Amino acid sequence: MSLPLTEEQRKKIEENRQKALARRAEKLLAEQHQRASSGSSIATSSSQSKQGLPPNLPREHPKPVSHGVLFKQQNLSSSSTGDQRPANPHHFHLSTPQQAKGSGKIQEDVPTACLSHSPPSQMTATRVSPPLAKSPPGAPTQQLLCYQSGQASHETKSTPFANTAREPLAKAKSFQKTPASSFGQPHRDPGLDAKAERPSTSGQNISDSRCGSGSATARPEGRLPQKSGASFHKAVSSQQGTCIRSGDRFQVKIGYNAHLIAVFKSLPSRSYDPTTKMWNFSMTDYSALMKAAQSLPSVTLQPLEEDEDSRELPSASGVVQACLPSAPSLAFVKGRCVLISRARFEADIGYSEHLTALFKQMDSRNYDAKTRRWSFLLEEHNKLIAQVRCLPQVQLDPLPKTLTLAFASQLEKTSPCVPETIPEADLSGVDSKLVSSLLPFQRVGVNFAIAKRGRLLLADDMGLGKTIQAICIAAFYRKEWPLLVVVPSSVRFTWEQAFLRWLPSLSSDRINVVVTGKDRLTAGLVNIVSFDLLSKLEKQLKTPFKVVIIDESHFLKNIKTARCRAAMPILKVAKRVILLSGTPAMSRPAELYTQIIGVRPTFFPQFHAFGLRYCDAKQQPWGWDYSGSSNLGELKLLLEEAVMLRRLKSDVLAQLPAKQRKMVVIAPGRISTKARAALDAAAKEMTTKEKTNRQQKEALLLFFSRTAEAKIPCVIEYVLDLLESGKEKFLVFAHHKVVLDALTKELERKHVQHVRIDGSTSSADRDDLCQQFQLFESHAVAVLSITAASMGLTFSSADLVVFAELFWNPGVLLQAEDRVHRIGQSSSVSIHYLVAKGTADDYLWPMIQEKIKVLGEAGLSQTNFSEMAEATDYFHKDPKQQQIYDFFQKSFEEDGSDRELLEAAESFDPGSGFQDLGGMLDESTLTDSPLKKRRFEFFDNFDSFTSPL
Ligand SMILES: Nc1ncnc2c1ncn2[C@@H]1O[C@H](COP(=O)(O)OP(=O)(O)OP(=O)(O)O)[C@@H](O)[C@H]1O
Repeated sequence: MSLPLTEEQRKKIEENRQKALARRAEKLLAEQHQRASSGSSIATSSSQSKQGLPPNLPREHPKPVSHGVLFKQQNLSSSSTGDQRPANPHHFHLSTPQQAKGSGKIQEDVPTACLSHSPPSQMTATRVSPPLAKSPPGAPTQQLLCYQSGQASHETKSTPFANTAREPLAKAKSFQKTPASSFGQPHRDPGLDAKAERPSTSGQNISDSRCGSGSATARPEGRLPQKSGASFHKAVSSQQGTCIRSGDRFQVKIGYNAHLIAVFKSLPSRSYDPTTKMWNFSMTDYSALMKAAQSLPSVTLQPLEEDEDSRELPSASGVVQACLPSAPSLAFVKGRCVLISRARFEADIGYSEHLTALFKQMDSRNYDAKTRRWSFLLEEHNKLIAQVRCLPQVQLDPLPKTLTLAFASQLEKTSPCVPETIPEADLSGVDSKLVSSLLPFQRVGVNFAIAKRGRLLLADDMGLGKTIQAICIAAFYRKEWPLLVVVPSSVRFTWEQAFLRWLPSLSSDRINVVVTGKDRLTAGLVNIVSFDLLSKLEKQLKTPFKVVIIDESHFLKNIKTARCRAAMPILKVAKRVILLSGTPAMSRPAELYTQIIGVRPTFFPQFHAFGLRYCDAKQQPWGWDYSGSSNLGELKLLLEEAVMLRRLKSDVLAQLPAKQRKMVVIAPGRISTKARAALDAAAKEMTTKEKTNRQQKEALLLFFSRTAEAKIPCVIEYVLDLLESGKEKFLVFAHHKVVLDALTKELERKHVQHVRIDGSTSSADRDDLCQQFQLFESHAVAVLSITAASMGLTFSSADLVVFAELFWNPGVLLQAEDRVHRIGQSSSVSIHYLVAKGTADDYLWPMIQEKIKVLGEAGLSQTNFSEMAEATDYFHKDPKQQQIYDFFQKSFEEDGSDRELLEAAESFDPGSGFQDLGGMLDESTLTDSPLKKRRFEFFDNFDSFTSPL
């Protein structure tokens, strides 16, 4: 919204307007004198009269640049593929509108400098008005000229400044909210800059500028006193400003001036710093800005201080030198090629006349009028670079080698780019149970992996079945096994179950789950190990693994960690590398580096090169800062071409069930000896004969409660792993107070935003907490009691539900699931049931499945746990266990048992040995990431990675 002008501002503007008009009148008079005396016949008055200047306003004499304006006006409407930059300077003196039209063609004919290059000074010295001899960067000039012509038309209105002053103010204000990024500023090369500062180029232009700019020094004082007076007038009454160098950019220090702001906005490299309230630009825009400032009567800009040449210029007024384009290095343009699609790249570079001429010789050239950049087919890349190298004033960096390797087929191609078709892999050697279960998009994933020779980052969204795809890909290369599977420790056993489920041909004794640092890493055909144990055991490896799966590969994002140092050499020598992650980078592109080189070790051998291109690397006093992001579009193209396959839930929603259930077997190894002993004792109690019903029930309650406390460390570890994996919002249901307490305590300790609703939460608070959770934008966990929060609440902003505990009544579980799976939910919902072996879960899980099956058969439930969850044969059918199972069923089916169990659960006190349950966790194996500080801006930038569901 624009701010209204104050009375004082209006007055000042009007004052300035009057001054400007007076100056124009003086200038016109002076130039009429000059024309009369020199007999000049530049055909301009007709064009001016066409612009409709009112008779009471003096007509402005067309300076050479005005011819450029006319030329621009003729060309602005031309097609986007045509050049919209100033005409060849050869023609500036001749540019009547008609001639200017024709000059476009002449410019087309300019040979590339590579073929017959003449230095700019030679080409322009005789025929070109010197200030124009050095063509300003085209893109800025184009807008600048629009601005200038716009300015002319404003002046024809009765109150032109009232409009122009207000509008730019409003625009400037809105612009401040989204200042253009300074991304992609080419790194200055001192050697090349020095080359650009050779006197042959810069000296020539500067001295020429002085004679031809119409400044006081170029004119006989006696003949044109008015002109001189006008210049002086500008010096004393106009708004004074200064250019200040800032790194490889420069800032402009000046008060508010609507016209100048319009000029600023026309420059492509503009950036506004709201803190200093100053605009800054790249040096490529310097010349254009100085020229534009020169044409503004109300502004005087001092040039850059360190510009020795400018400082030395003699000047009558002391300020007119500001009108002279300086910065000799401007003659040199530097830029780079950037990939914009699988088939095309563009030149991110400032304007150079010779370069433009060269661009125009490329068959596949295309000019984007919006970005003001030229683009070409990749197949012309090498040719273009070779020819640009012959232009002495231009440095256009080619695409990095990694890109040319990744897109080699496009670079060599002569036919138009067609999307790559992925061949159908022959999966006849893989268990048919697995192959026939693959969903269509999963089959595509397997084909993609095999087309990439078994090296990829499978970055499908959460719950899309990366496990089944990874097992299938690995099974395709079964002849190359033993297989190494590196996973977060909380899911080691889930992976074991998945192998058993999907590969019936693999007997369970061939699977080696590494549980302690004393185990062997190579004992099985399939070896499953946690990241942390890998770093302890990796030295055991005598023969490298040829096939490796890394689950949650973003755990390797930090090259300095022990887990990453252990894994990277293994990946380097492996023949097949299957990385899995739903969130390969959570904050910044730098996190992708290790995963990229994990898949493609030859890509970006030095991180610095990657950092410069994609992490907006900046040198700080303390070293390089790689925390930024740049060129994300290109990075995405590179990843998709050679490294990564990513599908979002929204892409494949039609193929997904509304709910995806997963049984997560949590690590029994993490149940402490004390908890294990308590569990065993409770289980034994239940099977002891000669017990009354009541005693048996008490034993069952104790067993159930001991299960809860035993699971706590594993549950917490799982939740923390989810958070580290970037799962932003989810629900954790538990039943026992001790579990809810331990969870909330740990979340508080880790500064994770969360809400808790249990039996003690008032109904008013429940709604508030629910609302809060719905509105949380980032990380948030809802810790909920299975019985107290399974009804009447909506948590549809999450799409993941974790059951830390099981509950004997599947109806309650389904209701709890539906807190997320309800109206407002547009995604497929993932449900994870955490199940611990050797606990009451051994009985509860099959019991729940059986009950659901019965309900399903009776048409009362559409849910079938067995279809979607691993390890349905989980139940151990030994006679003792059968006895406990029967007992469970009997107890839970009796009237009132729910209430009794609920009360028992609520009041269960695990005893002094379990007071600090969070402390039961082994800190060294838990994640230690600063969850509170974690941000997700990378994905915010990386559109397609985060398309809303
Ligand atoms: N084709 C399939 N047939 C049957 N069940 C499937 C299929 N694909 C996936 N599932 C089931 O969907 C659930 C989620 O799969 P999985 O755990 O592999 O997802 P994911 O992509 O690894 O998710 P996350 O990123 O959360 O780990 C599992 O229970 C899995 O067994």
